[in-house]
Amino acid sequence: MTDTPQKGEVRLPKSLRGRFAALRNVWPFLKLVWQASPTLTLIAALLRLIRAVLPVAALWFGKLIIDEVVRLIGMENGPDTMLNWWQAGYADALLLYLAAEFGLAILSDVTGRLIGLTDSLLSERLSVSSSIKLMEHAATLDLEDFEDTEFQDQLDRARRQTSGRMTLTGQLLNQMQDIITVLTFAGGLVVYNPWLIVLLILALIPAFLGETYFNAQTYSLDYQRTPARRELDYIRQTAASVDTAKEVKIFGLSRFLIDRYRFLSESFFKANRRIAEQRALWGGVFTTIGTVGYYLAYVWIIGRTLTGQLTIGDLTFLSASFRRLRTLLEGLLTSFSTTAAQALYLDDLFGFFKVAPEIASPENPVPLPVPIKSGFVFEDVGFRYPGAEKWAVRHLSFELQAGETLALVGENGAGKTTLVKLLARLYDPDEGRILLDGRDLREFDIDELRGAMGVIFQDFVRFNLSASDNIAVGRISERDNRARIEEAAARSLAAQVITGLPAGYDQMIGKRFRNGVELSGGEWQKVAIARAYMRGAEVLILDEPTAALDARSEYEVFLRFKELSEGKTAILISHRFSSVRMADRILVLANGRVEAIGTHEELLAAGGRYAELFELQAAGYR
Ligand SMILES: Nc1ncnc2c1ncn2[C@@H]1O[C@H](COP(=O)(O)OP(=O)(O)OP(=O)(O)O)[C@@H](O)[C@H]1O
Repeated sequence: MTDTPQKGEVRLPKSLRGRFAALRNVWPFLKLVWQASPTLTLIAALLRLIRAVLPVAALWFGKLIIDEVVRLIGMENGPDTMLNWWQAGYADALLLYLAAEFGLAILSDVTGRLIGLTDSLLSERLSVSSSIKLMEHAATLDLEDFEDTEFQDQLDRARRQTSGRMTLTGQLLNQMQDIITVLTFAGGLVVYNPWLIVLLILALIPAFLGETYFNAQTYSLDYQRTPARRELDYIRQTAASVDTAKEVKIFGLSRFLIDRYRFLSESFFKANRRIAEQRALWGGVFTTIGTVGYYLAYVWIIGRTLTGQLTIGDLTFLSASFRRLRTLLEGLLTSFSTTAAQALYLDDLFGFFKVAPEIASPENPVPLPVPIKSGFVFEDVGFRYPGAEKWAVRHLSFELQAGETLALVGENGAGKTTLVKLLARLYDPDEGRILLDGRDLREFDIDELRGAMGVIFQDFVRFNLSASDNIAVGRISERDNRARIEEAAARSLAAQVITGLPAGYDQMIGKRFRNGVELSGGEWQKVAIARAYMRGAEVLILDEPTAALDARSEYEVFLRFKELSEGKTAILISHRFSSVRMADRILVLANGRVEAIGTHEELLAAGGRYAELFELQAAGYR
């Protein structure tokens, strides 16, 4: 193959071009299986070891039986009834062989069943353990990773591995079993004539290479199509889900979505069909070559039997061995290339595990100051979202004093949420630094730092959980502390909402599950704000989760927030100036920079953007 892709040719990403290089994943995968359940893995391996030698043993006894029968038939003046045969002791050997073959048949059935059982248990264990590993690893990664589309593709592929590739365990173990069986059969053949094996292998190699090639092609296609497949999933979800049904109906979007789905899946189909057709064609050619090899060997065996060099038992043993070997080798080679293909897919899973977070705790973190003494200082902080040209915030310098409530105002896109994310170390600044009591945020333990903060974002998560759990997520370790949950609910005004629900605090909210009750936008916000109180953190941040509250509720929520944040450091973001003016100081952001900072009165007196926006809103109410 040349290095320039031909028209229509699908190329693997560079790192995956070595078709068999992916087999390096087999070992880590087996380790994963072992970790999922050592006992089951051992049992599965042992059972296969036993089962591996059964076929050749059974065939051998078959040969002995036939030779014995032929010998007995050829006896002159032999007994004429079965009973006489038996009594004369002539049938002893025959009976022994029969009993042995019968025993092997039973053993084969039993081990077969047991293997099925252990495999299904093992793959279940593996599916659970790798899903858990995936979630655990995802939890360590940065927000930035999740917002990166390439990462989303990789996560998507990795997620598929945890459920889709688990047949690989059984496949690998089966291959080991088949290899042992092949070796035993081959041993038998070699005894008669080593050339038989060479003939067999030569006939099979083309099929093997063909399979491997097409598997690599299929994977490559799949790989390149991950973004499109995610889009397909997204369209399917958008076209038929509770979250979108409202707008899809009002705007009459279903036809548009369906057409887009059809268009995308059509190109999938065409590409898959091309590979499937080629595979079928070449597969047919290669199988024929295998059949030719088999019949050449068969002719040789028959010839040797006719000339008396082989017995009838040998003939049956050899021809059956040859047939079985061919099927086995064929299966083995195909499954070997399927394994190579599956191992390619595993690259995604292991690749995902290799993604390391950038935002991590230092080796020797400094202890977090409790309580905070001086507060936070932003020193010339600049941050740009990955891939973005524009700085979201830049040359940002200000102080958030311990114990003060600071309001952030600014037009859409001014950088308010970004500032909050930087403070919670969801991102690290690209320029400058953020200090807490004089130490860079990067010097603290990340979990400790986040543990001291309670942030409610404007796009807070509406968990499809009970009302009480929806509040408890603020401090999940206190989930069973009903008094704390109720107190938080009372403070955020969520209590009135929850007591009105059919099952009160135990009411499932959200429409995803049975008996779920949907809340209004403002009601959801009251529940979400309760999380901040539930958290009881030293630094409280409300990033505009009050937009859907009616004016009276927002006023009341902020009044309580002000009371509650007495002695705590707090940030609140709102577009409503009636709430904003309650803060000790107000920071006006514009284009990612600090435009002004001061009290409500100071800013009004200064007559800048704040005064202008304030006037605009006030005029609207007059
Ligand atoms: N995840 C993201 N990836 C890339 N760019 C982003 C991301 N989030 C925000 N931005 C960009 O960063 C800038 C600041 O956004 P930010 O969300 O901080 O504004 P905001 O002041 O909170 O706005 P709003 O009042 O609308 O909530 C905007 O230009 C926005 O387009």
